[in-house]
Amino acid sequence: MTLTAEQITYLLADNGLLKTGADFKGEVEHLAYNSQSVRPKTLLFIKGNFKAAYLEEALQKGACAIVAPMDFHHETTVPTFRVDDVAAAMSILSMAFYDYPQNQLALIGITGTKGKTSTAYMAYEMMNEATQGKAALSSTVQVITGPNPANHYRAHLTTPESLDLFRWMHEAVNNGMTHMVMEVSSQAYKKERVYGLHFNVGVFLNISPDHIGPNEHPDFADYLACKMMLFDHAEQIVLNADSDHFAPLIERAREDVPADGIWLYARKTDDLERSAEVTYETIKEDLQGSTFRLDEHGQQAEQLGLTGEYTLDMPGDFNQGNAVAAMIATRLVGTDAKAMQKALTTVKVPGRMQEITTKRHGTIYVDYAHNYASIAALLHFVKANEHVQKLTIVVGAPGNKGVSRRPGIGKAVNEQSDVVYLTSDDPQFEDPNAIADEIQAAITNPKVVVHRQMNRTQAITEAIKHSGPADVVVLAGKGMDEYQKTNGVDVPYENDWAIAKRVVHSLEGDK
Ligand SMILES: CC(=O)N[C@H]1[C@@H](OP(=O)(O)OP(=O)(O)OC[C@H]2O[C@@H](n3ccc(=O)[nH]c3=O)[C@H](O)[C@@H]2O)O[C@H](CO)[C@@H](O)[C@@H]1O[C@H](C)C(=O)N[C@@H](C)C(=O)N[C@H](CCC(=O)O)C(=O)O
Ligand SMILES: Nc1ncnc2c1ncn2[C@@H]1O[C@H](COP(=O)(O)OP(=O)(O)OP(=O)(O)O)[C@@H](O)[C@H]1O
Repeated sequence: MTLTAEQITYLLADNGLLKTGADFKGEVEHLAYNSQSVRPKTLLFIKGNFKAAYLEEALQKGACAIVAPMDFHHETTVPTFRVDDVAAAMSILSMAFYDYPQNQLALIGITGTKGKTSTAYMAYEMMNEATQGKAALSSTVQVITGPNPANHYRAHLTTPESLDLFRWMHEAVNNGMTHMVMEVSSQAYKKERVYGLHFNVGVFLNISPDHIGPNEHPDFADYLACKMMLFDHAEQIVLNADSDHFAPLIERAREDVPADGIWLYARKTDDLERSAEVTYETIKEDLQGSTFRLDEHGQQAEQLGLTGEYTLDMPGDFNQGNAVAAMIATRLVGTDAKAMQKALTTVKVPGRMQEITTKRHGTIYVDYAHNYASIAALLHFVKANEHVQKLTIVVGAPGNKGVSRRPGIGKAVNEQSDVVYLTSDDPQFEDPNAIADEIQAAITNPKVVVHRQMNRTQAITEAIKHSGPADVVVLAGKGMDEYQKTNGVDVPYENDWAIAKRVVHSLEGDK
């Protein structure tokens, strides 16, 4: 794969990105945004806090041309294309370099404050089932470009940098994949990681205040505006009519997408004013999963042909809404109800509502919930089960990140739990006890019993040990993480799931 000097100039100019061209004559055989991956004949993108030392390394390793912002003042010594927006340029040139792989894939993009990963895995499983293994996935947990384990990668971002995304898409196409689902974070739009990318279907799950702070969004308006950019870039939209801030969402969706491309879904209620093409209601539910009914309303919706009852082997009432969103989206790219039903009984999402049933210590959930909306939704689901006696949560909050989430975590605990073990998450450079103080400040309900145990393994052990057969223990915030970020180092950690399994085994034995 190559890009010639003429192609680079043309693509940058044609997309209105080029400020000053470069006296470059050859062609590039590699693209990179990190000096460490530069090889001879690499076109280097200079973005973010790019240091002079990185530039030196890149030039030594053979970078032959550069795309840099106007305000990058270091001496570059190789031809340099100057642009206003390097991230956008990287996206445009990467998709061309990898031969526009998105055009070979039926592509679904999923956004939302909560549920992106769960919904993406559901859609991935549904499409895989329907195509006999020809679906690809880009999620916070994993990127999967083919069925071979060698094509499974650990993800570092919810939405990869554009260069990595198009490389992975290209690999998926080469591996014979025909469908792909990806998570699209608000940062992906803010940082132009999906600039110029169009989705066959965009899914908007929900929005509530989150990701506001240094290096993320200055305020909620900016967060909302970035998330709504998905509407500009999707042929059809699946939108949750129960989402907070629905009014601006539907208004914007109608500006961007024709009426017959908008698919609203909602939980069934008696409210006749509310209208959605697809509604769903719980038929039965327990701590392991549920059966729900899906109904279609009106001619447009009936084309889907999805009316019926479905079994979902994943706990959490909120996962029914995620499942319905995945069903509509995958239907729009050709998946059938039978494949969907099969997927809903087999899907497992790493670190999301993973359940352990015990003999004498109740039900345990390992779950990635780490802000008010997700912890409140999870605790509400457990509390709604009349058979549950005591609800214990083991929770902390990361250091030097998402600091504004701490009072919300305390609020959710305060509203719905019986016992909390405040513990360490990823403390980074902060004192985990001081983080726990911030969470505890919001726990004012005297009925909530508060314990502190900063050793997370010990906190999990104690919480399970003190739970009975009708109790529930929620291990929140770390999912399947096998490290605790401490003072800038990933300190190895057994993971919540493995610890819980080991503790249950030591308390109850094998059977
Ligand atoms: C704020 C933000 O988006 N930061 C991202 C950005 O960091 P940065 O530009 O500051 O990178 P840096 O590490 O200072 O390096 C600057 C540049 O020098 C390069 N470099 C660096 C080191 C080196 O030796 N040589 C070299 O060339 C890097 O490749 C980079 O291009 O570029 C990095 C490289 O791709 C990203 O890892 C990093 O994401 C950080 C880790 C992050 O936490 N991002 C969050 C805010 C984020 O994007 N989150 C959303 C999830 C939101 C949700 O859950 O909804 C996501 O999509 O993941
Ligand atoms: N639709 C939903 N509404 C509210 N909470 C949800 C919903 N779906 C999942 N959750 C909760 O949020 C947790 C995280 O879910 P998931 O990882 O699927 O979301 P995400 O949007 O990818 O999250 P993040 O942006 O934090 O990576 C789940 O484990 C569950 O507790």
